[in-house]
Amino acid sequence: MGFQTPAVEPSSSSTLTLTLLDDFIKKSNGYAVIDGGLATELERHGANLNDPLWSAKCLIHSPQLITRVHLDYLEAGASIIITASYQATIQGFKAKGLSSQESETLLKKSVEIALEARDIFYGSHTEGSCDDFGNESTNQQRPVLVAASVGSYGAYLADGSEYSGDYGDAVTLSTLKDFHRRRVQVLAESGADLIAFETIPNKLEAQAYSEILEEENINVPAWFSFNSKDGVNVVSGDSLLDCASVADKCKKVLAVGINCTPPRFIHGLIQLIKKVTSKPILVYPNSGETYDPDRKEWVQSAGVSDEDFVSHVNKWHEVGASLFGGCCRTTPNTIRAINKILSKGSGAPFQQKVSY
Ligand code: MET
Ligand SMILES: [Zn+2]
Repeated sequence: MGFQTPAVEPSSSSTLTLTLLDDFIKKSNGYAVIDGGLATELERHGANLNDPLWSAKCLIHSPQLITRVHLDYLEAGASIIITASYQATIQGFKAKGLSSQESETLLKKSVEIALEARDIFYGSHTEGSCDDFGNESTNQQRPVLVAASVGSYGAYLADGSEYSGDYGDAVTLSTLKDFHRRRVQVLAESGADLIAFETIPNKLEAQAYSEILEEENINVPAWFSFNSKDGVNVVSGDSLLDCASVADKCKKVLAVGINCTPPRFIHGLIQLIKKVTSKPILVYPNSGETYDPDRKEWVQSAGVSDEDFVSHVNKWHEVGASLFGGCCRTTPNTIRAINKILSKGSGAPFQQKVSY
C-alpha cells in the first residue's frame, strides 16, 4: 500500500514552513489533537523505565513497543505524535557506553519509529484502497505530523529538576546550548515535521533553545511547551509571560503552550500565554497526579481533586488553545475522549477510523 502525502505538507529540509501548524489547525476545523503520555503508556504495557534514559531505554530494548503505542494513539484520533526522544540524549547514551555515532543513530531511530507508525496507520487507512472484498474505501485521510521530542537538561539529569527548573548557578546559557546543540541538529535532519521542546522548566532553557534554532539555522519548525506547578509561573518560578515571550520572539517557534501540568491550572495558563503571543496555543496536561522523584512514582495530589480533564477541553478551546493532548499518565482513552468532545463542540473532525 502506497504512502500518502498528508493534506498539509510537512516542512522540507531546505525551507522552514512557518505556517505548518496554522494550516494544519485550519484544515482540521480549528483544532488538532496531540497524542497522550508516551513513557507512562510504555510502562502501562510493562516496560521498566526506572533508568536515567526513561522512555529512551525502549529505543534500545523494545522499539516495537514504541511503534505499538504510537499506533494506539493514532487509532485513538491523535494527529500529532511525539517521538520517544524526550530523554534520549547523546550524553545519556554515552554514559551507558555507547559511541557518539550509536547515540545519534538512536536519536534518529526515535523519529524513524514514529514515521513508520504513521506509514502503517496510513497503509491501513488509505484513501481509495480496497477492502478484503474489493470494495473501494472513500474515507478522507487524516493528516498526521511527527514531532521530535526534546526534553530538558533536567530530564537528562533524571533528578527531578525538570519539575524544579533549578539547575544551580554553575549551569549557564552556554552550558545548556552546548548540551542541546548536537541533539537538536540530529533531530532536525531526521525527517520529523517539527521539534517539540517539552516540559521546559525555566526561561534560561527556552532562551538556549531559541538561540540554537536561530544560530544553527534549524529548518524544522518547533513548539515550546512549559510546565507549571502553581498555575502562574513555570516550575522554576520564572514568569510564564517572560517564558512565552521568548517563544513568541523566535520566528522558528510556531506554537507555545503547557504540558505535564495539572489540568486545574490549564485554563488560567492559556489566558496568560494569550497576553504575549498570537501563535497557536497547545495544552497537554498530565493526569493531575504528581511525580515524586524520591519514590519515583506518581502520587495523587493531596486535597485537590483533578476530575477528568476531558470535560474542560471545549472551554480551553474557547479561551484560545487549539492543540490538545495529554501528558504523563494519560492514555489512548484520554485521547479518544478528547477527540470525541472536540468533535461535538465544533463540527466533525477528520474521520477517526475508516470502515474496511
Ligand atoms: C515528563 S513529560 C514527558 C513527555 C513525553 N512526551 C512523554 O509523554 O513521555
Ligand atoms: Zn509528562
